[in-house]
Amino acid sequence: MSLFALKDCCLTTVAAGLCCYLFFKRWEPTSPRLHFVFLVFVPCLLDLALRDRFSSFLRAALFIHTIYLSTVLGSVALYRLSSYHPLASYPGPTMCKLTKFWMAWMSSDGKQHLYVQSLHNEYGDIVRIGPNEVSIRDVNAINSLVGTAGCPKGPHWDGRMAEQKDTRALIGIRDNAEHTRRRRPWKRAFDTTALADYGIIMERRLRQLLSSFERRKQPVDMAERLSCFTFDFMSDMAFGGGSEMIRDGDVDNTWKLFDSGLPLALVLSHVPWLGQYYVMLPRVGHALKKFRTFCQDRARLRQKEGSQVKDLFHYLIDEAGVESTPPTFAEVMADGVLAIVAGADTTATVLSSLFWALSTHPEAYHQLQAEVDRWFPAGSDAWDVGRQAEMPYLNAVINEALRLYPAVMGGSQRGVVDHGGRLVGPYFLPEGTSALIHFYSMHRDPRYFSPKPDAFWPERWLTPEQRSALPSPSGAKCLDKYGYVHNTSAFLPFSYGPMNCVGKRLAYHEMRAVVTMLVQRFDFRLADGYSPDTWEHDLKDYWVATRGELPMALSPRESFRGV
Ligand code: HEM
Repeated sequence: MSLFALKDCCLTTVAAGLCCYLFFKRWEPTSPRLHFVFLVFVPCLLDLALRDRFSSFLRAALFIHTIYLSTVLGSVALYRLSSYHPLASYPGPTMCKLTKFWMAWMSSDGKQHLYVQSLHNEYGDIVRIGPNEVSIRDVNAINSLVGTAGCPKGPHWDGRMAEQKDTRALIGIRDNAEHTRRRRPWKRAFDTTALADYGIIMERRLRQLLSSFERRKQPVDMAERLSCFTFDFMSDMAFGGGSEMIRDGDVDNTWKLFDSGLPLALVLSHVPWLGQYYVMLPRVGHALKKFRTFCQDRARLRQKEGSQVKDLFHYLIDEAGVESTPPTFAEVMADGVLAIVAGADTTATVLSSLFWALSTHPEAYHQLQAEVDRWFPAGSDAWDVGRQAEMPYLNAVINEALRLYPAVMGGSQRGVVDHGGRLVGPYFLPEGTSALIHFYSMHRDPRYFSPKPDAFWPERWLTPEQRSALPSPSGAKCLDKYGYVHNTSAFLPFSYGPMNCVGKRLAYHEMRAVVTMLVQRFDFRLADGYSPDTWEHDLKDYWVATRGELPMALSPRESFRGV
């Protein structure tokens, strides 16, 4: 081929590649069909059109495909790294600026929370963690990003929920108006009256959990037991029962199946367009489908048989008929599954971390035990959610566990949709940017919580009066002597604003009840041979945190022996 012909071919292919790049930049198509057209069909057409300039078809294909795809990828890379990119002024690692596959790769070991925290420590309060995404560690940005007039949910849900094509669960709804409509029954389901009704369901499951501990002579895996409890409780709430994990254990491997899908869900949330390909794979989401079928059967049964108590299902399906547009069965199903996924796993993780922290901080454990004994003396019934809400040390322990080990460590992504962009605190974010407040980094930032931001120290949540009233206020004394920082605006384990965790109040009720009743009745410690560092090592951030085993030895306290 002459030099002229080669140049000619090159220019034509580069021009076609540039057109493809501009199309992708402007429209950002996620459809596999369009991907096929622009990344496979067009270069093949070029092969055919220009093949007579090459000695063989194979040479033509190799040459044209290489130039075409290099042009597309090179243009993308150059633009993302250039000073013309709208996020060019925000710092971050080059690989993060280039592609979201980098974050997917860096997060695959479950240590995303530590990686993003290290980026904040290196680059500051705003870091570019993707070509069009930033992570923020600054209280001033919270309100404008996730507050009342904040941004809608971000595109990571498109990947995470790719298989929910027609009806999405509440948490992944990106349209603000639709989100508000779908959240209405949830809000009613967690108001004060409704919460009071759930006491019967919770108490039954909690007593069942306690008696399962009484029967065991060997160390128990506390994380597994708590998961079974939260799962059974949320199944009762969402579908009127159907799960007996406290009694039988996780015989169907539901947790393991679920947790095994989380790393892939994380990749899909980093690269949402991959979701379109993922759903085309055979046997994809098998575990989830199995779980959905279980929920569907339960929901039908619950609907047919009704219930003596007003559970979550009662509100989700609008049994009282208060909604002008009643929810569809598909919506109720999607939200029922969400209730179990969002409500069980999260609470179990925080509770397990809390018991681990108490076991490794004997002083805090003794303070809590002393408080529980004061409020509920030996032999008395500690089932009193009203009084538990007033116990200062109990609430301090729960908040401290939520601060250090939030079940959603990475924050909840939002998408900037305002034409012309928006000011998020002191940062200008252009339209099309995704942003999150990184909870884990904020919760451990010494500007918001100090001294010892990384230490489990419940005393920081008490007022000076409450601290001095502690039976042994040793560690707490230095807080009041040397001063401390405790900025609760930077405490966001349940997120913030109109799309925050709608189950927050239920979660607190549940955590208070479990901790009080367990501490009242049992002495517990880490099982022999279990290294305390294992817990943090096994804690993984796959958007919702997953946990390892927590072997603990429990023995009934003196006053409860034989009760
Ligand atoms: C310690 C326990 C829990 C933690 C740390 C937690 C945390 C969170 C977080 C961070 C979000 C994301 C909010 C956002 O996008 O801004 C969320 C959403 C949600 N949580 Fe929880 N959660 C917990 C327990 C529960 C419980 C018990 C339920 C009861 C069913 C629940 C139901 C939900 C629902 C339905 C959403 C979606 C809210 C929406 O998009 O409007 N969560 N949760």
